[in-house]
Amino acid sequence: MSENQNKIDNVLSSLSFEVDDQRLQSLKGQLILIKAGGNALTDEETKHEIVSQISILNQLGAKVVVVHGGGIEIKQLLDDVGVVSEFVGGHRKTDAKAMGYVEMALSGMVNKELVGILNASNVRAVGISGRDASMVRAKKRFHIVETDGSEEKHDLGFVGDVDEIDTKLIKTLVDADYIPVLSPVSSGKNGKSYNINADMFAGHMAGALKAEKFVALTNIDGLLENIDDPDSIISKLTSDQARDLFGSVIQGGMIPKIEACLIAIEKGVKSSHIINGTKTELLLRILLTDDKLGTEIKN
Ligand SMILES: Nc1ncnc2c1ncn2[C@@H]1O[C@H](COP(=O)(O)OP(=O)(O)O)[C@@H](O)[C@H]1O
Ligand SMILES: CC(=O)N[C@@H](CCC(=O)OP(=O)(O)O)C(=O)O
Repeated sequence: MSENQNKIDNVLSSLSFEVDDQRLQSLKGQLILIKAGGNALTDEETKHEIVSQISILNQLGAKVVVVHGGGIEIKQLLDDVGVVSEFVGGHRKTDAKAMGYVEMALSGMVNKELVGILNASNVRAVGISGRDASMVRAKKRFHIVETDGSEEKHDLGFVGDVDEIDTKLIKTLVDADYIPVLSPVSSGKNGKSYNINADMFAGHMAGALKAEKFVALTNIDGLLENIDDPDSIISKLTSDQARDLFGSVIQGGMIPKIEACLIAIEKGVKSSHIINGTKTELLLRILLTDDKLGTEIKN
């Protein structure tokens, strides 16, 4: 038996669940885009658990790209320096001063900490943001309010949407077995930084890379039919079924998350998943078993 096969067998025997062999075989070479949100990234234990699963995926031959958020860390930093920020339509209104701190928190603190932990766990992670190599071009996002057939445009400062993606740098890194760890801060045509919601950035990136799967890790078990009932999880739905739930079931932080899942699928990703990143081995289980865990959006 080869040394590599030995290593894989050791990894598999360390897992607490039975791996589906077919899924294991097809994982090799598959590109999986994982988005880790503020909530799933703040607890130290959870952070290390997620990193350990990413390291296992890497050893099993998957090509992993990580996009991180950091809403909680941004809030902490803004509070520390006394800058007030508000959310409008799910996006943080970001003036020039706040943008400096957003970039510091995302592309500095969160990105480098995650890269540090990953590199301490046997993988080779490279931390970059949408700004590097003009990877993601941002365009200014406005908050649009429709009233009686007319549209009002609200200025959100340096909040951006993904305009264009150049995947060359990511593909180069992935092909050389590096794990790219991406902060969603991106440059506009004017060269300035824009604050892009991490879910939306991740959904677009998964689509541009034609990832096999887009997995958003959060701190809730998935999309709930009734937010007050943890057992009301919607385990599987199509894009059309998901679209029908905006404005009723889908609220708050779930809005950009589901939008991101839909964008990814529209651009060719086979399935999008929302799972609870705080639960042990869940990321591996959705990739290596047929268990119905979290919410899967697939057409
Ligand atoms: N139908 C729903 N099912 C589950 N969560 C929902 C739903 N509607 C709104 N939410 C909210 O969305 C949150 C997840 O989004 P968010 O806090 O932005 O996640 P993250 O910071 O991990 O990216 C949940 O914690 C919950 O409060
Ligand atoms: C425009 C906008 O709202 N950007 C987000 C970027 C970080 C993010 O999305 O982090 P989570 O994934 O942890 O929520 C923000 O400023 O909070």
